[in-house]
Amino acid sequence: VIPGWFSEMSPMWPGEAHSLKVEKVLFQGKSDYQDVIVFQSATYGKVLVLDGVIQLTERDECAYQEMITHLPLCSIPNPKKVLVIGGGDGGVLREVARHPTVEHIDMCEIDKMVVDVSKQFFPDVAIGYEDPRVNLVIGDGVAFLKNAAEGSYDAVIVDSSDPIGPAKELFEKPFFQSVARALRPGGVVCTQAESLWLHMDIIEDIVSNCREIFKGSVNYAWTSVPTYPSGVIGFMLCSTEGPEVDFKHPLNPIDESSSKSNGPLKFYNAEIHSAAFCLPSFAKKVIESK
Ligand SMILES: NCCCCCc1nc2ccccc2[nH]1
Repeated sequence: VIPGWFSEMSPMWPGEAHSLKVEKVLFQGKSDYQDVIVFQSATYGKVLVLDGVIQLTERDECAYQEMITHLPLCSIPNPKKVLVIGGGDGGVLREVARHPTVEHIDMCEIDKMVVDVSKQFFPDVAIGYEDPRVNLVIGDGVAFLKNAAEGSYDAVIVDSSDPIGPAKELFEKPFFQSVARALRPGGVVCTQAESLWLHMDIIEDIVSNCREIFKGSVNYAWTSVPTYPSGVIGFMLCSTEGPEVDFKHPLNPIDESSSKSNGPLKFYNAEIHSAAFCLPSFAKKVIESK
């Protein structure tokens, strides 16, 4: 990455590239799993890049972290035990920590370099690691879930990168089956589920697998994140058989007063929670017919 412009090219979005003006490269490394870069951008704060793909920027990470966390946790009455797969930057932990009913948070991140780099360059994101309820395991989420006891968690959040690279298996059927097994009846899972502008084929497969595996409700939600190609990213919200979960109408929407320890909510609110499940017709056709 040379000072000038960083252009994000990936087979995940052929024929297009989102570019950010680079002020200074702050870190370049290669972990056991991927290339890691941190740069200071001109207008989006610091930026974390894994294998050439933007994972977060200081300016808009709130949208993704708040939505991927509060969509599931505000949909069930009393989240106590939460598992985070991926999310090494710590942003999801920061958001989970806002829920007073949560007693324990397990986190399984495969790449220690992502944790260390986030603590060094993104302290307002990595603040999530300071919560005493957090138990961090550096390892493969697939193996972690295989060893998890049945019905261990109220909620699982899969904050993965994309199905190209270390996160590939987190998009496959066996992994979803292991998540369903680890959830209690009526438990919920929320996964990073790509862009409906770019990845309807991937989403179609994910929805089919989820409908087979999760016998509660299965919904797709989406939100705006300006530094993700196509400007949007989505989430699969699924619940296991058991107490009914209505994802579209938050039971206990987290609000401003929830907990200021990790700073104010910048994006999530009850209205945007419900709105996130409203889909354009071309996506409804695919997602609601599966
Ligand atoms: N925690 C990582 C979130 C996802 C980062 C990688 C990424 N960037 C994307 C842009 C559009 C659609 C899916 C995407 N996936």
